[in-house]
Amino acid sequence: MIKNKIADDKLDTLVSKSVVPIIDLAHCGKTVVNRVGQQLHKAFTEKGIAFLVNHGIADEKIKGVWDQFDNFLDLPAEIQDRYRRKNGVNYGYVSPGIERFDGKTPELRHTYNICKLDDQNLPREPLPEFADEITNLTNDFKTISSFLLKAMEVALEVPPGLFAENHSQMLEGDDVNMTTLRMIYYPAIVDDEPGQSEGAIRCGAHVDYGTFTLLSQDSEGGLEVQLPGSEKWQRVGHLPGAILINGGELLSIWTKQRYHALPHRVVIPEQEQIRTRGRHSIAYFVHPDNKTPIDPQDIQKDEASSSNEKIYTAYELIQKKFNDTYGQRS
Ligand SMILES: O=C(O)CCC(=O)C(=O)O
Ligand SMILES: [Fe+2]
Repeated sequence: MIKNKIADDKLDTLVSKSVVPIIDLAHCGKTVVNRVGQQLHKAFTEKGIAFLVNHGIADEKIKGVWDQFDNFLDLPAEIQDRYRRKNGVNYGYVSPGIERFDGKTPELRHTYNICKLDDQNLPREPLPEFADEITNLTNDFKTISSFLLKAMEVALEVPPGLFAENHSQMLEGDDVNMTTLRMIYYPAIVDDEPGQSEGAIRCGAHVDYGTFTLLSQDSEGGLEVQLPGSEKWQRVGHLPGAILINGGELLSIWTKQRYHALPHRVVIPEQEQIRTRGRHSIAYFVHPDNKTPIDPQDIQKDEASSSNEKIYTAYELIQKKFNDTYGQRS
């Protein structure tokens, strides 16, 4: 039987309302660095979010990595266990229910973090293509990020190299730089009993800690954001092929809150036909090198500000955040 009324299936999203700025990276070379920088500047100051299009990463490559992660999730638990995230490090596999963003609500997702492209972070056995495909995509994200960091230097009129040099150890390991590629799979929600998944969340409300995040999501939806000046959670929606970029907390501190760190979460979709399918995403979290002093004076001189103000390094700020918010994180 077909359904007559289709209005119920339509969702109001930021994409359907054309609220999210779209930044075209086609032909990105020296000449477009200015334009991209200006667009990114506007997006980070006004919204904290934008879509990147014509970024050069083929859809097949992203889908290939999702498939590799599915293969990993189908491995026997005793093999997955070898790659579980250990205490004190940021890389490795985390199964659903372990992470708790607000200290109590379990996250219904599988995640796999990679901070360095080596055998310790990436299994070679028993999935021979896993490491190669992920390495390839991670390097693409790194290239785009390096370009965006340059564009931000131009837009903010900071000394050339301020961002590039302070992100020079991306993917050299979480002991020197926290940049991370995260594969994510949210399993399908099958309600055995009505209301069983009430209160559960796919990914709790948070802001990312770093400079910015690049996010590729499939079409299943669920991502919601709070735009600057509003407490209202709004669905982002899906722009096929686009990579979403959102501002992180370190960048917001570095720019004295001129750039917005975007609160976001992933909810369990209301519509049964979407909820009962799994959802894939990949996030590339860009961080400065751990030793970088996050000093707003480097970005905008403020004569009135006291030189006695304590400046923390990127590493110290992240530790502070973990201790304040995730003290109970297991
Ligand atoms: O899966 C998503 O779309 C978002 C994930 C996210 O925000 C995160 O892992 O920090
Ligand atoms: Fe996030």
